[in-house]
Amino acid sequence: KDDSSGFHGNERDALLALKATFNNSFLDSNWTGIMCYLNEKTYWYGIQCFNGRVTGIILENMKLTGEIKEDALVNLTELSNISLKNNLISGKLMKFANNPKLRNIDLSSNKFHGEIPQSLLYLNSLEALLLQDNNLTGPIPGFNQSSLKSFNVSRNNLSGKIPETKTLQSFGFTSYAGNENLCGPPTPILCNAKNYVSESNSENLSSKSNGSHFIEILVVVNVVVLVVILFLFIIYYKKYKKLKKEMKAKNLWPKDEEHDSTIADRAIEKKAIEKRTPEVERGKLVFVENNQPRFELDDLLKASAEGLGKGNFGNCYKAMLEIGQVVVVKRLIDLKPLSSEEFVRQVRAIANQKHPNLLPLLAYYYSKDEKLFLYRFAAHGNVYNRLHGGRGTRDRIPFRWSSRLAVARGVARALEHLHQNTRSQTTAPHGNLKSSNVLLDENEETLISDYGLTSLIALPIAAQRMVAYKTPEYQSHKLISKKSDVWSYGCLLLELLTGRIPAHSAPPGINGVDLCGVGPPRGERGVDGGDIRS
Ligand SMILES: Nc1ncnc2c1ncn2[C@@H]1O[C@H](COP(=O)(O)OP(=O)(O)OP(=O)(O)O)[C@@H](O)[C@H]1O
Repeated sequence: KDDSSGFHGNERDALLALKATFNNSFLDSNWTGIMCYLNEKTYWYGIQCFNGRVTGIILENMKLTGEIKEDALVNLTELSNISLKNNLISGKLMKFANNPKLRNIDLSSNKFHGEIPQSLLYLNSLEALLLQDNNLTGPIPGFNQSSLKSFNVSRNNLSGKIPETKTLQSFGFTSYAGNENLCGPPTPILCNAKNYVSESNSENLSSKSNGSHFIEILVVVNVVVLVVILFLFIIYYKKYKKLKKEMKAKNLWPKDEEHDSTIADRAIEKKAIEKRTPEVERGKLVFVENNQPRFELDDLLKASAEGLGKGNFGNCYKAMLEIGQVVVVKRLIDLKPLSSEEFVRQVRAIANQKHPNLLPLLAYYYSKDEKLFLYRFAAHGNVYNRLHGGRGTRDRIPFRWSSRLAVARGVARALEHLHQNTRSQTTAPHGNLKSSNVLLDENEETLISDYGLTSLIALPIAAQRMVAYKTPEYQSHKLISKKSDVWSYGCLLLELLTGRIPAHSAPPGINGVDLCGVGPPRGERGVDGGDIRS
């Protein structure tokens, strides 16, 4: 079924089998067509591809159910990331013998049962294995991959002695906590006959009895040592009390207030350190817009959310907070590898751009695994939908010339502001100007969004997906400048004037026309048919 021309049928079948398992209406409607073809971007939610091969499955927090098959991943031989965390998936853990490139596995917070498969021991690139909060049983296999940097099997029903490999011993107790029958370091539980025998179930009976004999001796020795330590401690404490009494009598013992003041000093010092530590490092929402209600990440997680759509750089959600505020949350993916300081510097530059026609950034969140932007919600949606939505149906809202002109004026003003406030000649201050990034608020005011992302997005991704990289200058000379935005603005004007969809900024699955002279049309004609250049 594999086709060397770039489409891998058996990988698609594997994903379709997963889709059937999860029986999730969103995936049912989203996972259709070809999941990845050569180097084209995939539109299957949560699927990552490279060279037409599936390299990642990221389906988190989706309430997915169903019993996953053990051989679910055998045909996905290029898989390097899988995260199904925080769902309700059951079944045994999958066999990983055919996935030698796996680097990150996160199956935490599900209902997986059975043993941790030995096939995981042969994944030589494995960096993260997160299996916490499941119903896994049996012993922990002897992981010894030096690549493994993140490991968690806490809150399962695992049993037996934790193998004494360098890798497993390098993780702290929290990686193992909540498994009553695990023993040995780094847990504080000594292995006794009960839990040790349960680990060595597979060994033969005679070695079992020898082993338990040895352990009985070990337990006795440990108990004796503990009793001796306790005895010594009692003696020490009695002597300490006696000395304290004598010194107090001679006025040599420091006053209790001094002791209290050191505690108070430490509390003050801790607060001062907290103040000095930037909020990004403490995993908090950082508000960049004054004059608006503050809330915490927890409030955001509790808010009811509605997907607005999948953009080129992550998904957008509308979140309705309990305090009544509505915000848009954009999850950013495919970012440049920036340090937290660089990220904050770039975000501050974006936030400092203030203009009535720019959608304001309200807040951001930065952590190692998650970067979020919070924006004001624009109630009347985007200009792409106003121009092209519901065409030929009764649902179409007419988009009057006066409104189109107001949009053209608003975008021009916002763009002028961005350009005047950007010194660099080799960047496009907006970078991704297109009708889906022009929004209308509840008063039909024009607000442009997604400006300044060129400074954050990794270049190869930006070059594939951003409008500034579709310009004739970039195609011929790999040049980006303020003029790239001017070209994008010209295309937007043509789109407003003709009602045609430009091919270079058409959303996934829609064929546009070559409205701006960048080359032959990408596919079929525009929604109205015909070639605008003629
Ligand atoms: N603040 C907002 N208010 C209302 N709708 C929004 C807001 N921000 C984004 N949207 C809508 O959410 C959807 C997804 O937006 P997003 O910016 O992620 O993708 P896009 O604009 O389609 O593509 P790109 O990622 O290239 O900008 C779009 O329909 C967009 O118009």
